[in-house]
Amino acid sequence: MSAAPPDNDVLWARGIVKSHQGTPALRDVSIAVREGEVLAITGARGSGKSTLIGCLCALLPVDSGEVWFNSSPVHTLSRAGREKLRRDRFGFVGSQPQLVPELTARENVALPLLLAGSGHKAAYGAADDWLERLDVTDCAKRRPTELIQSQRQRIAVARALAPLPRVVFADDPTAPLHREAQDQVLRILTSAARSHQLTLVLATHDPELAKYADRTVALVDGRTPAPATPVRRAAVPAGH
Ligand SMILES: Nc1ncnc2c1ncn2[C@@H]1O[C@H](COP(=O)(O)OP(=O)(O)OP(=O)(O)O)[C@@H](O)[C@H]1O
Repeated sequence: MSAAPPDNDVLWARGIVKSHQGTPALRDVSIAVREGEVLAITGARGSGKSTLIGCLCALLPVDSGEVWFNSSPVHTLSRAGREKLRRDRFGFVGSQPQLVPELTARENVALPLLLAGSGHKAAYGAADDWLERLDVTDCAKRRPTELIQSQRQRIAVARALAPLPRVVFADDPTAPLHREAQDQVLRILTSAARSHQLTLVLATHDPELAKYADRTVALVDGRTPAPATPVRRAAVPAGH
């Protein structure tokens, strides 16, 4: 029987193995993410960052190993259970902002709140607040095709943060942006996460961008060879 993870880790995974159609992506990954921290997962292209994020955010089922969120097992959830967890507790920003093209920026940001049952006024009020925090209020009434890439990515960040998820996953969120826009978006993303006590898991292939994180875990070829901080094991009661 496996022991439950420590209470102060919002996410905790042990011995994750995951392949894509027979290609190993994660070979034995253990990782702990503390409540409220900004954790960077770094590694070269193909090292397994997206796969690890996918396993932690309940998008991908693991082949073996354990993933826990808030002391509840994720690895035993059904597909529907994983979808519900993602919808209710997690926010996601990818490297390409996947906005709904028919909706304005404001409507895109309000959408997850409306889908989660918020009233119209509350959802649009939150959308306006987040557009302002991300400095894109002037984009509110425009559709994604009328915006430049860095504006679209800010809208995607606003949409991920507006429902105040417990954990925000950002998978190379600034990959298509030039350096100045990368710094701006990451500064805003990490400071918004910190000021709202959200946990942020940020994958980046650029070690330079890990400076925005509190802690870094490096992935090499699907493994975490030298974690910056050793994964703490759950205490085993005396006599077991
Ligand atoms: N859907 C898939 N089908 C087959 N192989 C995949 C798939 N997704 C990932 N892989 C393989 O799994 C390994 C890890 O890929 P992954 O995308 O997790 O790495 P990454 O570090 O996020 O890379 P990148 O920085 O390029 O996004 C790579 O060898 C990749 O080719």
